Amino acid sequence: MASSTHHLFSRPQSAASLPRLTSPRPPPCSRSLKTFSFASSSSRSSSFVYRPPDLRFPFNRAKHRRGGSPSAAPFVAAAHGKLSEAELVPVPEEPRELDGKFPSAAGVYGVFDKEGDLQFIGISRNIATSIASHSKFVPDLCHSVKVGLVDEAEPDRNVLTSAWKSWMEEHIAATGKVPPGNETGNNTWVRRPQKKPDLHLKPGRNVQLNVPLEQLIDRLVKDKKVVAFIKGSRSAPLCGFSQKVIGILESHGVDYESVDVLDEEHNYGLREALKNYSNWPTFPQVFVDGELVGGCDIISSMAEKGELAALFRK
Ligand SMILES: N[C@@H](CCC(=O)N[C@@H](CS)C(=O)NCC(=O)O)C(=O)O
Ligand code: FES
Repeated sequence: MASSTHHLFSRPQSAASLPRLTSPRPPPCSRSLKTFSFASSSSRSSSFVYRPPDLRFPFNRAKHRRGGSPSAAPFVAAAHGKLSEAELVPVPEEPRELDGKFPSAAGVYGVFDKEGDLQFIGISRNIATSIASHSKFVPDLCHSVKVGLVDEAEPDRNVLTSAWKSWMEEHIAATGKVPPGNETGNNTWVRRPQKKPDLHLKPGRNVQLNVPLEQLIDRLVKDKKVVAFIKGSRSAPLCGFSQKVIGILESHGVDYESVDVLDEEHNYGLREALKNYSNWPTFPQVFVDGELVGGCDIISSMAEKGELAALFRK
């Protein structure tokens, strides 16, 4: 099967002669989340599906890490396998249909356009987030994707780079070409969208405001459609629960505000004031249209059921 990829135009090259193989430009990515459940994916794959013995999607990654048996599903990725043998999975046009389609796990992926031409090979610690970002920023080129997981929960960067390199070598050996998105100077796939800054309730710790914090919170959650009170900033969450919620909001492409409850400089007193305001003892806390929707567990479960996307559309 592997030899079929070395077709008429194949031009095998040594790694040393390949352009850019030693300086990969990975796509925007975020750290992988601890758990993610996968909705079943309908595959219109036309390629050979490589079925390694122990990596199948959808599966609960935390369960997998603990050695539990993943559930059987049609989407199967090589670990990290060969590019030619990974399943080609269509990218849904609707962002909400991306939920659970791709794994929130680390690995290498290749993005194909409508014509089936490979446009970009990337690596990511959270493939689901990277694909969501590509499909948002370059929807025309992001038609289907092949995924190869690395068989480690928190892989070293070298492990990811070597997975990327092997897919690049395979593609170049088969076609004689570097995927356009990986060519030097092509910033189409690696553009990092500017993250919105976190909101501050107060201008600074030493600034005394006569307005009670509860009133500032009330104003904020009623003025803004979606507000996430988190530990840390949206670009660097300081807790896995907050990180997971941020990942979910990002993957839904919703415009949201974030407020760091640990920022004593600008949000002094918020951590306790918010618990009183919402009558909810933990963080993260996500408000939509002025109402507390929930924390990490509730937001994750709503995302999996597609309820979150419905709420954001209202
Ligand atoms: N089950 C919770 C998990 C969140 C959680 O347990 N948060 C803790 C640890 S980050 C918390 O905020 N504790 C109160 C505090 O730190 O003030 C959820 O669904 O959001
Ligand atoms: S800060 Fe420790 S679990 Fe959130």
